[in-house]
Amino acid sequence: MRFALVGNPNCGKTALFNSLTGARAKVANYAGVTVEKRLGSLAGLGRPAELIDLPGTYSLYVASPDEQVARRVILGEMAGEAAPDVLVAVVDATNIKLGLRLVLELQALGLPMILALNLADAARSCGITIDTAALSQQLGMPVVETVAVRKNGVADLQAALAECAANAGRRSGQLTLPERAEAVEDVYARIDKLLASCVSAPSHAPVWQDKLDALVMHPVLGLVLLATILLLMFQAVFAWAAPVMDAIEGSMGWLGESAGALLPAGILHDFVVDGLIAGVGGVLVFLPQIIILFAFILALEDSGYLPRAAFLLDRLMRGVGLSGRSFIPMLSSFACAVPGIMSTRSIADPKERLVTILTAPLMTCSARLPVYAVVIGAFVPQQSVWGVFNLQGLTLFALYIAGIVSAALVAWLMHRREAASQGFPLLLELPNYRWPNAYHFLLGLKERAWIFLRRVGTIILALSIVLWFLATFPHAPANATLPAIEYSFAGMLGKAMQPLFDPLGFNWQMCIALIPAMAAREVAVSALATVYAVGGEDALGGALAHDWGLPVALAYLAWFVYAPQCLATIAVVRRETNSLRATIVFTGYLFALAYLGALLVRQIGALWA
Ligand SMILES: Nc1nc2c(ncn2[C@@H]2O[C@H](COP(=O)(O)OP(=O)(O)OP(=O)(O)O)[C@@H](O)[C@H]2O)c(=O)[nH]1
Ligand SMILES: [Mg+2]
Repeated sequence: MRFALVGNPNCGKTALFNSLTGARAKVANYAGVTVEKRLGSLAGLGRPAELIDLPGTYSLYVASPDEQVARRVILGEMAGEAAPDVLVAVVDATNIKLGLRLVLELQALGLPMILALNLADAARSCGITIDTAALSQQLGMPVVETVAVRKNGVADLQAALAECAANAGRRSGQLTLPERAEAVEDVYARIDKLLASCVSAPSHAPVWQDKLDALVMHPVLGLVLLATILLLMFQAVFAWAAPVMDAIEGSMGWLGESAGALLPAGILHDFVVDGLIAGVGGVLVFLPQIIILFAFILALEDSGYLPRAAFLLDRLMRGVGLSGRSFIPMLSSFACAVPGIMSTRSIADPKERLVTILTAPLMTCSARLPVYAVVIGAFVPQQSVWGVFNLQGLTLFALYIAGIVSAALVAWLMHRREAASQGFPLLLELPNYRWPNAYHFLLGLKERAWIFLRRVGTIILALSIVLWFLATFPHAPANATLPAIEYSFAGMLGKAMQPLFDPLGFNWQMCIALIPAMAAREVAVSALATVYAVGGEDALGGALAHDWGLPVALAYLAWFVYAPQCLATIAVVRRETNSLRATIVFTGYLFALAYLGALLVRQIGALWA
């Protein structure tokens, strides 16, 4: 049997899905988190059953790509898939009126339905009371209250599903969406009547939320607040992480030494100490910074602040041909461009969506953080500015800003070329403010830490091994005068690339590091550690400071701000745009920008110095 969760955006479908199936799909407090359908299996119903989580939708008569996914699954239009057997309509109990409109549309399809009034805890604390028995009777379907994020909060729903599984039959084939039978006003009149008899609610939302909104969305103070939050975030990344990073680095050093002492001198010794431990440890040490970054992102995601920031930036973004709708994809790209690009599916306007896809990867993803951190650590003194900021945090902030400003400029240029239609005003539902749920917050952090560790254990480990081999073989001849690496494959490769990068001031060591960074940017750090034959972040910093000079270091940073150094992103651009031309334009313009940006920085820096 197939059950499908259907409802408005942000009503807690995915939270319900997670607690019913034990999955860990992404949940956050803004509309448009889920953009693809997801399947899970439902246990304890007495027969095999499957639950489908869908993107949120306001209506079946709709346009944006993620809403179309929902509609096509509900109607059974997906290839090889029948319509679901039962619809579980999810309604935000603090906003029943909006939710019921979709429920009535769904009801016209004639499938068996269950209504879950989710966020029942939030409704209660707003003083909303709902007569579920009366509502159930008037709608002619089971109605249960749920609190998706609380233990046992879905027990009633589970029972209703089991009862439905015992009675409802399996169906096959497609459904057809009936013509819209009523005018919207008539639908709302019907809903108002329904609500009058079943729901009592205080006439006003809590006042403190309005007061907070007046500050958060104030055209000037709101921007100041946003800038402060971001600055604080980057400060924290540097300031708070340092002690833990030192501890990790210390233990990696200890590990290297103990392993080194155990193994006899020779090729195996070098492989384990310089290849494995130094390569992996060089990236692992950034775990605390990544966790702090995500702590901020997760807390913001769950607070309800993000859509307000989107609203605040809408005017500014319109200036460059985007809108507040692009804000969430852009913001997700700070973690990783891949989910960021996927979340553009909630943008209905195809031109705006394309421009967002092509510019979102300019947002600084977390894989760039280690590269930035090493170079900043080597070249920027740890000095306080005006007593509050530290210069390293400010530099990191500036790099993030460079990405954002560049994205704005590029979007503006593309917009002029493509003449994006400016038809739709931004309609965005502002969710209630909510304290991040501690359990989910910690779970989310654990998840992110795990993703990073898995990356370290797989792709980064593999690249480190390959790199070590390239840097070790062939051995230097007996009468060698230069360091051994200069005779290796890696040395040859770096020297072959170097003429191309000479105008940017990159030496052959820097060129080598660019290659594995195509698969995972972080590996640039361990690659540099390998070619400079040093272990540990501090030692690497020392080597770079000795060898590069400030203009070249800044040029290298500029390269990493722009270069599309990530095959996964290029692949997802190809998939989401479904256009080879767009993918080539994407890759080409970013490499061009990277080259020009680094060239400019280097040349200006050289004049200065
Ligand atoms: N207090 C409370 N919060 C909830 C409940 N259900 C969900 N939430 C929170 O509501 C927000 C939205 O939850 P999601 O599960 O992402 O909502 P969704 O319907 O899947 O949203 P989209 O995928 O964007 O359509 C998150 O911040 C959840 O933590 C609930 O019953 N009580
Ligand atoms: Mg969801």
